[in-house]
Amino acid sequence: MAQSLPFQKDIWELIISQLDCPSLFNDQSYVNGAWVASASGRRFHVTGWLNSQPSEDYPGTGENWASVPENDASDVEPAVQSAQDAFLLYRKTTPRQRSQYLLNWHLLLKEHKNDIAKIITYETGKPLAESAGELDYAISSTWWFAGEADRIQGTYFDSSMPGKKVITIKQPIGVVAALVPWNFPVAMVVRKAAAALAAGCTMIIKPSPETPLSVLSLAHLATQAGFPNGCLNVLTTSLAYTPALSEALCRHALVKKVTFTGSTRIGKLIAKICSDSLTKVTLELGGNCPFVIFDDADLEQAAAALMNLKWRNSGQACISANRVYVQAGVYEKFASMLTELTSKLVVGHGSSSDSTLGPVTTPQSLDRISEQVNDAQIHGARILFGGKRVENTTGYFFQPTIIADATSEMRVTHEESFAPILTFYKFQDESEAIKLANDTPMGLASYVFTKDLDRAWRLLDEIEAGMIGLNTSAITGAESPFGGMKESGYGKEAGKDVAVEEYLVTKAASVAIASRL
Ligand SMILES: O=CCCC(=O)O
Repeated sequence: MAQSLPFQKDIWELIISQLDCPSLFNDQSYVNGAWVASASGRRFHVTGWLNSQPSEDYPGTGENWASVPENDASDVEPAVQSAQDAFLLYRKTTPRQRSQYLLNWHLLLKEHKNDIAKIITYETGKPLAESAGELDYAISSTWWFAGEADRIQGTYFDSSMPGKKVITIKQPIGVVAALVPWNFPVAMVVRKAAAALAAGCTMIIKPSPETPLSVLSLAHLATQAGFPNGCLNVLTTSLAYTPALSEALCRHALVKKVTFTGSTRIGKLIAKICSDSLTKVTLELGGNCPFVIFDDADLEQAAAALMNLKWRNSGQACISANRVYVQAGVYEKFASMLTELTSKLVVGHGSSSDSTLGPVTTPQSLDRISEQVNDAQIHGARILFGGKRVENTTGYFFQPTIIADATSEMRVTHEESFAPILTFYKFQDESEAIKLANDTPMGLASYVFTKDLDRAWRLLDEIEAGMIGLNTSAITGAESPFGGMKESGYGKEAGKDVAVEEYLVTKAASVAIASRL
């Protein structure tokens, strides 16, 4: 018997009333094309993540406003079985058919962009314009992988041995488990799911406890797009049951691939669990990304790029700039340019059209940010802007914060802040910049601003990161392989061939050809 939890009915009704298509808002898990409760009937609150400033116009007061099933390990078997049954049929569809489903899904996501964006904003607090941008980002993946589905090809070539040919056959790997984060709940799911579905795989998504509702809306639209039942399933659960449910998915014998986006700490745990059965894994992990500005850079260009990158989703992006290294000659000037631009940001809840910087999504983040800022001050940093929680609010707002004169002793240097904190470091020359930028176990993204062509080429060689922005911070796109090196993980999402390859197995067949004589 499904449990019903008290929630803010007025908030729920208000949200539903704001959607053009209220049926997008569902509060059950999605298995085999049906809305289902957890076997235990337990549910958990989607709560406290509305991050609002109390206001008459705006509903979010951190109250419970929805609940969804709290699945546990016992809910894994039926979901995996349905994904496996679907896989046995779906793997036989033609590439053109899969491409068509993806295009249909693309069009539906586009049509419902505003509604899904609203749900994301209510879940995370990010400004509506950013949520809409996330939808644009997500549908660049459906578009791209619709094309990729059509172009999965094996090869044929002569063997090194006489009288032999070799062919390679590409096949979908099987059922995929996707463990996804709350910071870009829709874009991260669609990037993974579109690649897997293009390859002919089926998927079970475990959304983050903060953002189940936006993910559920995607599954609903996938079925409308024509994907057969069981191709895309969503098992929701709470923070408390996330480890057990995730482990059961990773250990299930029919789950042939796990794709995870999240912290390095959890990524390592997943890799360990999957190593028992040698299940294939893609890991998109933490960043701690450097942003390096040389004396010869176009400072206006660098400042605009840094503003876009750093304050996007209140700094809660794995590719955000964590450590900003500025060459001594332009250090003070660049820091003042950024301070001036940052002072124009409007902090507020995402549902207000004036807001340009939203809250952080979890209360734990607030504690971490305050500790990092205090620690930096204790070690001699200057706070050029912000530095504190926003007062008189029930939401999780932190002032956009600029820290100058940071050093390697400070926590902000070694911990990914995942928060609206911008930290400046001074460097003298190119070799020092390279050393500092690479002085981290992480290797996700790096950004370099210089107009010296030779230096640019040297840095592309020397910087240890899976993605590099040269005179730009806009480094992501469905056509560009996304993924890190070092402890930022392995495997690629997006990009030609490489992303779909994560969901394929390659079989090689050697063929002996008898001579006619
Ligand atoms: O937070 C990680 C993903 C961010 C992005 O794809 O731009």
